Amino acid sequence: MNKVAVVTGSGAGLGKGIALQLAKDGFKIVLQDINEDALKSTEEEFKNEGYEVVSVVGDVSKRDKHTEFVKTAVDSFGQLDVYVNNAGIDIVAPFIETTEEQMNKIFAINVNGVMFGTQAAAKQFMEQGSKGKILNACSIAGHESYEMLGAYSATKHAVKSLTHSASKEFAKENITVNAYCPGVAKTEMWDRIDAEMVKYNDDMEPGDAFAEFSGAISLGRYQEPQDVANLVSFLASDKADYITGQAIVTDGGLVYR
Ligand SMILES: NC(=O)C1=CN([C@@H]2O[C@H](COP(=O)(O)OP(=O)(O)OC[C@H]3O[C@@H](n4cnc5c(N)ncnc54)[C@H](O)[C@@H]3O)[C@@H](O)[C@H]2O)C=CC1
Ligand SMILES: CC(=O)C(C)=O
Repeated sequence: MNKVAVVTGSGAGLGKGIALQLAKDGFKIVLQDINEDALKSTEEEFKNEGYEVVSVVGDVSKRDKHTEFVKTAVDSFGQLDVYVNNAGIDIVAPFIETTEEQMNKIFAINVNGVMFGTQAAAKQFMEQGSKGKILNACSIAGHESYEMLGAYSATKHAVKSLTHSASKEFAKENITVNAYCPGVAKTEMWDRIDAEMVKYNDDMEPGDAFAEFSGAISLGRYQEPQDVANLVSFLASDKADYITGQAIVTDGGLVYR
């Protein structure tokens, strides 16, 4: 296979797991992250495993950066086939205390980042005259809205909406746009969410918030990056050619939609 995928926020966490699975599937990979140290160390790991990979540092909230990420793919590997808008951040705060700065930051990264990544990828697919796949990180919080995660949940609902609109506009170009919606995965994001939730609740010990959320999962275990990567691998493959505009939940049975 001679296909190329960009995965944003792939220095660590779910993005790293997704990039690794796509590399195993045969994709040439552009790793992307704002954290240069994590990015470089992940790039090294991938190269040591023999995967064809390059990396590019940058902030997904900046529109021009996505043009650069796409250009990196084309300059390094000749084309773009899949663009995964994975990077995202969390903010844990009571609704009444959530600040203007927090709102602007989380929307800039989680929503604007997806908008700009989708624009840059779609432009490239149209220039190539090829089909293309755009995959966006949504969440169970894009289907259900959580206490203490009001801003975050709103961003993920927005990602679902952008996925719907983009899929309708780009269908005639044979570009599909879908979202993957993870549940409760033990990445650094959940370490932060747990620590913050515990801070706001005197009755909670570290680990309690994660235990409460993951304890409600029907399949009886929290999510591994590989669980998410398996869904993204399918959505990135030709087998998903007839699927577009969907926000598919992978959560072990937690939010039933
Ligand atoms: N961990 C979970 O349980 C869930 C995660 N998600 C979503 O999946 C995606 C990945 O989540 P995790 O891997 O858990 O998060 P994480 O915080 O563990 O890793 C996120 C990665 O994105 C990078 N990043 C952050 N801001 C960036 C920016 N402005 N530009 C470029 N890179 C940036 C970070 O440096 C980090 O390497 C996010 O969009 C998140 O909202 C959705 C549902 C559940
Ligand atoms: C982190 C996340 O997406 C949650 C709590 O659903």
